[in-house]
Amino acid sequence: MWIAVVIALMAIYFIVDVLVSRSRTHKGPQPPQYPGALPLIGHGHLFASGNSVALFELCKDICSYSNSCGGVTGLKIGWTQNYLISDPDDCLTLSNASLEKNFIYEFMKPLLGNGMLIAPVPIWKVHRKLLSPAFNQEVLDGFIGIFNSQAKKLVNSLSQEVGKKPFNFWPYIGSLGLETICFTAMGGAADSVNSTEYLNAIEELADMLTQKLTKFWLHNSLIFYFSTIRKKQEKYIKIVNDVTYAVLEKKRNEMLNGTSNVGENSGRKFKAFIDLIMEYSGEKSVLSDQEIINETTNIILAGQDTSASTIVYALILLGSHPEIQERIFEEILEVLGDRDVEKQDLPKLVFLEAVLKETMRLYPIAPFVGRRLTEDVQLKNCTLPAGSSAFLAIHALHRLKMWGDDVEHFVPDRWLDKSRIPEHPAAFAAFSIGRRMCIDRPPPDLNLGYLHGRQPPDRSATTTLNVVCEFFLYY
Ligand code: HEM
Repeated sequence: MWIAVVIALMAIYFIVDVLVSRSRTHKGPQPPQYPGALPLIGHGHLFASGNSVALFELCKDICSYSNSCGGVTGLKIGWTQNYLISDPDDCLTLSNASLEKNFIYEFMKPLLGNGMLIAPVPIWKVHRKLLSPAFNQEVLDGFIGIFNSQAKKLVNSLSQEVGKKPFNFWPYIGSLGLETICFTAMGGAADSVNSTEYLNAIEELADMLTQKLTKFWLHNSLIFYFSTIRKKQEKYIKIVNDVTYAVLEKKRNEMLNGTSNVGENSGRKFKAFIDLIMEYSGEKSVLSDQEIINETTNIILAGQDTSASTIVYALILLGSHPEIQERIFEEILEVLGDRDVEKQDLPKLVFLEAVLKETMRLYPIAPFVGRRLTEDVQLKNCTLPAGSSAFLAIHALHRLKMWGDDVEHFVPDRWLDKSRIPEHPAAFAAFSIGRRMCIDRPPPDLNLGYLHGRQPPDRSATTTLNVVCEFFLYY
């Protein structure tokens, strides 16, 4: 009986597959499919290990295959057609032609709602416009003071751990990231946050996301609904949401009581954010309460996890390259001596910045970003059809031959020598590329512009990289 059902399903699959492929032929040439697809489940079985290391190895192999056959390859997960793009020109084309995020991001919806990171384009456009001004000027006003005191706290805690094995510094750096983001965003609301509980919840949620990604049967909402993962997920989402509520409530009360110190000691980085909170407190109503809560979770998560993970990767690289660590130490001593860091110090910490860029090149926190195609997209050698989904392989862009023979090695000095940096605007994409790149966007020089003749930007207006640089000064 079961055998008959399976045979019938396979027959249906083949018929549908042929029909779907035929319907696509008029859309132009298709890229080669990655080998190993099975009837019905496509490449789903390759991803099913549930193990993030195995998943990453597989993704690297798909990138190599894509590179070997023109920069685009097809992947089937069940019925859905996906593409991996590793060609830099095609990545640029697709990143601007398709702004919708793909099905993978749907998995984060219970946590992030319609926050900017995953929102459908019509909502994203409004929110991005509303929040963008908050990510421009005066980012560092007041920030450095907060950072200095947070970092001292961290150094004190860390010094008690020295010598312990294994030494796990993630909780410390994670909580520094969390507290600093809450302080800068919310002017001091961090003390209402239990960072250990929050970071643990984030780690658990990330793990569950990997499980869901790799076990293709969990992509089905009905199956997922009855899975144990969903119940666990709800528990941890509640913990994260409680942090957001606590932060927002504290800020709202301060604003209503006129005791808010935003603007004086926490800078105006999140000025637009504060406007949102005013709305939350009922004064205006452009966004609903739920939308504000979602955006707050998005910003805390996007700001904390990215910066903290980048620092952890950098620390691991430095531990493996003591000579580079020594040079950073020398540079910090030369620029700062034994005083606290100030805003005007940052442009002088040239080597430190090169180390961070090189860390993000080798280990971008988002090695792949996904898009859903709402219309056909014409690439150099093929046309990807509307309705399919594509992944931009940032990991592969950062390891293109154009980076030189030492592409696989940790060589911060490459960033100090213009002739060693590729000119292609998609060669470095740690903050993604195109119109949906990180809102806390890096300075234009990270797009490699000034290295090739354009003027360097005003560094006081830069954001993410400075934040990361500052975190880093204390290690
Ligand atoms: C080392 C630091 C950071 C890195 C490497 C980074 C990287 C990225 C990347 C790759 C994306 C695109 C994600 C995707 O398409 O799937 C992104 C989006 C985003 N990032 Fe960052 N990010 C960093 C820091 C921050 C910070 C500090 C904030 C806020 C305080 C932030 C807020 C956002 C937001 C809101 C988006 C969504 C933008 C949109 O869809 O329009 N990021 N980031």
